[in-house]
Order: sequence, then C-alpha cells, then structure tokens
Amino acid sequence: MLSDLITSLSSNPYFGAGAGLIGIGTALAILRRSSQYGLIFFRRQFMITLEVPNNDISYTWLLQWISHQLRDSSRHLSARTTLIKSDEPSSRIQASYTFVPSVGTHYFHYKGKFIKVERTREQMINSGVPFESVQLTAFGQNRQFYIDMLEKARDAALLANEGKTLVYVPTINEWRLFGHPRRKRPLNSVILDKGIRENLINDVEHFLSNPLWYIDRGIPYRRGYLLFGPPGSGKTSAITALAGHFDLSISTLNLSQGTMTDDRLQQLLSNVPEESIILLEDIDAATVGRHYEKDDAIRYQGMKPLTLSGLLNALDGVISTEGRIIFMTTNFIERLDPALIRPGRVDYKQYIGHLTPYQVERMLIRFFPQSTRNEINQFLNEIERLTDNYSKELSAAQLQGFFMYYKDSIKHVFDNINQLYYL
Ligand SMILES: Nc1ncnc2c1ncn2[C@@H]1O[C@H](COP(=O)(O)OP(=O)(O)OP(=O)(O)O)[C@@H](O)[C@H]1O
Repeated sequence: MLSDLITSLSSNPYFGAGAGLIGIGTALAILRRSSQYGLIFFRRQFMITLEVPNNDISYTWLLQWISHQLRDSSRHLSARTTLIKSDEPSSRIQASYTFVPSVGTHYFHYKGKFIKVERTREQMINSGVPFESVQLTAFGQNRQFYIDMLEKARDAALLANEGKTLVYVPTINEWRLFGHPRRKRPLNSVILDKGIRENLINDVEHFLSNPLWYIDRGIPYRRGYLLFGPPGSGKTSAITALAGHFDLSISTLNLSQGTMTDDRLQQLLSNVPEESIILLEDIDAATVGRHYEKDDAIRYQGMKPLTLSGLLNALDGVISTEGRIIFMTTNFIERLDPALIRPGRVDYKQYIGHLTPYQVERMLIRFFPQSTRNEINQFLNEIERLTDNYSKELSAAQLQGFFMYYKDSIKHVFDNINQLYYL
C-alpha cells in the first residue's frame, strides 16, 4: 500500500521537482548552518580577538598606533584637530591634524600577521556620550602578541606626549582624555608674587618624595591645596604649570555642573587616572545654594544633587599609593564650609591676588625682554599712577590682555597706557 503511494508520487513530475527543491534547500540550510558553526569553531580555535573600549586608557594610544600601521593603505580616516598655543605671549594659535581609522573595518599587516580592525560606535541613550570600541582579530592563540602591541602603542604615545600635559575630564562615571596633550606650561610663564611659586613647588616636591612619612604615621597619602583669590590672577595657570613640572596629568572637575551628584563624585574620585592632579575648580559653587527643590527631582532624575557631606566623603575617599594631589580653586574663600578646608582636606592654602609691583615688572620683562631699566621704571610709575598706588585692582589677565593688544612695540604700550582699564 505504502510502496504504491511512493511509486505513484515519485512518478508524478510536479511532486518530484518539489521534493527535489526541498531537499536542496534543506541541504543548503544545513551546509550554511554547519559552515557558521565551522567558522565559529575555527575562530575560537585558531584566531584571537582583542576588544579595547574607549573608556580604557589604551584606546587612544592604540588608535594612533594603528593609524601609523595603516599608513597610506586606508582611505577611511577620521580627523583630530589640535589647537596649539605657544607659551610665547605674542604667538598665534596654530592647528595640527592627526588621522585615526574611521568607524568601520580596516586591515593591516604586523609581525607577519594580517590583522582585522573593526572600530564601532554606539550612541548611549542616557549620557549622550557615544560608546566606542576597537576590536582586533588575528590568526594565532598567543595573547602575548596583543600585549606586545599594546605596549608598543603605549611607548609610542608616551614618546609623543613627552613635554606635554594630558588633561582628563569626566563623562558620566569615567574619565576621558580631553583633546590632545598640550605643551607643558613653563613654570616661569606664571608670574606670582615673590616666593609663592617656589614655596608651592617645594611643598609638592616634598610630598611626592616622602611617601614613607605618611605610611609610617598611618596618614592617607594625599595632599590638598586651596588656591583662592580674584579671577584672572593665575590660579589655574599655576596648577597647569606645576602639573607639567612634575610630569603629572590633570583630571579636572567643575563641581558647579548641574548633573553632579554625591554618588557620581564618589565614583569619579575613586577612579582618577594614575599620576594625575585632581583639580576641583570653583569649589564654592559646589555647595552654595544647594537646597533640594521640587524641580531638582526632575532635573536629577530622582537623584539628589551634590551635598556638602557627599563632597567631604568623596574627598576623604581619595587615596592612592603614588600620592594623590588635590587642588581646589575659588574666588570666594569666605563661602567655603570650614569642614571643607580643615587640615587633612586642605593642607596648604594660598592667596593668589591682584598684581603687585614685583609681578608688574616681571610681566613687562616677559612680554618685552628688550626693555631698558628706564623703561621698566617708567612703566612701574605709570601703573602706580593708574592703580592709585595699587589700591585699584589690576589682574595679571588684564595686564596680559593689554600687552597682547600692543605687543608690537613698547612705545605703543606707553602711548596707550591710559587704555589699560578700558580694553
Ligand atoms: N600670574 C599670572 N602669570 C601669567 N599669566 C597669568 C597670570 N594670571 C593670569 N594669567 C593669564 O590670564 C589668563 C587667565 O588665568 P587663569 O585662568 O590662570 O586665572 P585664574 O586665577 O584661574 O582665574 P579664575 O579664578 O577666573 O579661574 C590666562 O591666559 C593666563 O595665562
């Protein structure tokens, strides 16, 4: 009975063709599936993959290094522009461009292996900050190959960053390199009143070279500095120059940012990059007028904004083996809570004020190195007259702005000296 049915169906040309097609389709599907499994098996057994996300410190180094390996072979690049401002007071801003592999797939050849590079980018819904990663795939099973490659990338980056200061800024809970490394700011380009710069340098030097002193006494190995004074007097510039002098990067945080919360600050300060100065700017803004209001619940998505106790806890949690330096700046020391600036949180307070005759003279010489003694004395007299014997405030930023305007000759400076407060 059954054999009759099979014979009659197989002799039917329409049914025979259909069964044939189903058979071929099934065979192809099996083949495809098994080739996928085969590929996965092959990749697992014979290939090694490395993923580096953009929140890893190696990410930027690796991209730069890969772009070097790709040389002219890739035509899909993404540009990074750096503005370079020389420390020479009268210099112009210039731009330099480097290229890194764009999002997509690239290939290069390194140490006898072909390497596939896949750079991807995803928009993060919460933060708006894109998440990126680069994935490398190569034949082989030896992970040492990738370790060597990462070390090469790091060495090349360190060499390229020699003489430069790295600046990190926070994203949501992590730190990211901000722009390109900047040329170190020379210490002598920051003109503070007599002895201030030298004392600061000595203090940082002493701190960095005496870790045992802290360990022996059971004191957390960190030091807090507070620079306070009017705007444009050189607080941030002094910190930048100190970072350059001690070969440290700067991790900078603006606490007045609306989205700072206790948890976020705690998280950020607990994973600051190594060998980095923590710079908390305008620290007074952190806790002034911070009353948790109705609207805040919406703005902070139910999270409480930064509180004074949150700030104190986060600062107390900053500990690191290589010595953690925290610099805080403010224009309004009188607004700071005494708990914030007590020893242990702030160990060194320094007022950086308006210009003194000592600084005026040095600033003139820095901008006009050819000035004669007579010109210097004449300039000092003019400033004394205009500031009413230094009772009227004049900031270093103001004087710098004036010099920039008449940088071509000291004669123009004297001709226009009455414009000092009006530029
Ligand atoms: N003492 C100084 N020596 C040399 N340049 C200075 C000095 N003070 C300020 N400047 C110049 O003025 C500008 C502003 O300086 P800076 O940001 O360091 O001031 P600040 O005291 O941190 O100001 P704020 O309190 O507003 O943050 C910079 O371009 C800097 O080069």
